[in-house]
Amino acid sequence: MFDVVIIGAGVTGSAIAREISRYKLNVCVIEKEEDVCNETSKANSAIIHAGFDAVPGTMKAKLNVMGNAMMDRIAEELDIPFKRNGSLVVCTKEQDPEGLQILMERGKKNGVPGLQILDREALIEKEPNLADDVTCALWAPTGGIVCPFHMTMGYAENAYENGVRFFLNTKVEKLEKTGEGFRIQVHHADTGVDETIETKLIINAAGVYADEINNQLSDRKLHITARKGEYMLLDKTVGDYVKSTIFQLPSKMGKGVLVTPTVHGNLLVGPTAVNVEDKGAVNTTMDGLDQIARVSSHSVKNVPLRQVITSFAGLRAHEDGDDFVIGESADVKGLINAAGIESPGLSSAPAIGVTVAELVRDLLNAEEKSEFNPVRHGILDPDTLSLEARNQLIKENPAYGNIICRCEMITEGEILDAIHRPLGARSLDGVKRRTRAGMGRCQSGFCSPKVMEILEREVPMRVDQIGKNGVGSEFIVGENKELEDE
Ligand SMILES: Cc1cc2nc3c(=O)[nH]c(=O)nc-3n(C[C@H](O)[C@H](O)[C@H](O)COP(=O)(O)OP(=O)(O)OC[C@H]3O[C@@H](n4cnc5c(N)ncnc54)[C@H](O)[C@@H]3O)c2cc1C
Ligand SMILES: O=P(O)(O)OC[C@H](O)CO
Ligand code: FES
Repeated sequence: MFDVVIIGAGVTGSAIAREISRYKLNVCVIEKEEDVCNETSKANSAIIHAGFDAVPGTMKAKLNVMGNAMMDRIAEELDIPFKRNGSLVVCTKEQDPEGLQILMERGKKNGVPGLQILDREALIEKEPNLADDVTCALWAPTGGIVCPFHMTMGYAENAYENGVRFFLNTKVEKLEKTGEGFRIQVHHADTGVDETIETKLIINAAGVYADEINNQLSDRKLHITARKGEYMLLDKTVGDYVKSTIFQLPSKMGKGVLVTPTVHGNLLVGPTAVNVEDKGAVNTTMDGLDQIARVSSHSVKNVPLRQVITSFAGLRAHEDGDDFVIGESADVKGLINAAGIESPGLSSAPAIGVTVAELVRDLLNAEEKSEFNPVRHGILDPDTLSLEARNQLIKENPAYGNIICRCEMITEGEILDAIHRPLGARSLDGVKRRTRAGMGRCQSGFCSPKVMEILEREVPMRVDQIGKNGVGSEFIVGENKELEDE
């Protein structure tokens, strides 16, 4: 029997797993996808919000500000890229600057440091590409940008290295309360096998599906609406078009369309906010992309949209109560929810991890492990080395001299590391999110066949089992005529 089963390996479940791995407990994570970070945690704005948006006194406000303050340490321990580039909420001629005052007051109540309202003169010095109609803005120096893939994988790998087991490709089908805890029926998509798992505690970190998990066990029903956000990602040639994250005044549907550099040097524009019925609907639409183009021009002029290299969409898990639902269920002992984790969920993940782990520690009377190691090493990027050190590396391991992805200059050595590290990549997306091979201007047109060859060689998988992201996404579906005739 497990002490704790965590459902969901997004950033929430992974951060919780890492923080619980500090304790002497038998813990596993169950994830229906073939990899960690395969749903909302992979498709968002990647902003570590300063914390002035959420209403004071809410879980969102408290955990956002706490998570933001923890980020420097987390980024160092998990070896993930993070930059405090600061954020601006801009106000235009047609808008009431009172909106900025309200945000600043909220921010002060939430404990956000360094907030300032800047006039146009000061703004243009910082950001020359702001729209001509922008009159003033709220500056938050603690706002930052992160890589959501690396953050989630950093947490998951560190949890794994500290003893947490991960069952990927494994879907929770049915939950039952037992005398001692819970019985969980799971289905393994890769082998087709069904299994029953027993546990004392369940942590529900199932993203947009967290209501369905909760509602199987609890009479205190949750209701989550999937709220889609579409984006355009622009080439690195225009990655410095703005330096800080440029927000517009928020509305009932959220923080609106932003323009921001990414931590890897691209420019990101979006998201929209539209409620959708289908919790799997991550397609982009002409309407959505048109809206991004139109609305972004209110804050930043002449956004270089000709440089778009891809578009994508993510789904916010919007709970009817409009706040995070975190804590033990009121009517089901041992069921701990981390539900309704929409924005600022990424920013709050470090704080959610610690909060839930402390709750688990108290419920199970768990002791700390002396051998817990908070440090995880990311994939070595040869670009960060001096020429001398890089040449030495290539001499010792020639795979670091073999460029596989020309757009992003990713070597075979990095891809091998991505495959062979804890919770290693088993798909093209897995390699892409760990190394950036496939994230460049050609969007994997040139490098994907080479990455498939490496996966086939290094992993016990046939080439027709290799997919974009798991079962059902395979590229090779049968033999061609020539092969049949041979
Ligand atoms: C458009 C958009 C922009 C955003 N921008 C930001 C931002 O800039 N900053 C910020 O702080 N936050 C942002 N967020 C919010 C942030 O992305 C989320 O709060 C966060 O990623 C949620 O993580 P999660 O782990 O709770 O959910 P997920 O990442 O969705 O993970 C849940 C996991 O549970 C798994 N699962 C579900 N059901 C089952 C089952 N039955 N069995 C097994 N596994 C299951 C899923 O496969 C999934 O992997 C944004 C969100 C969106 C949609
Ligand atoms: O639109 P929101 O409020 O869900 O926020 C999403 C991101 O955090 C900012 O784009
Ligand atoms: S060669 Fe890899 S993205 Fe273009």
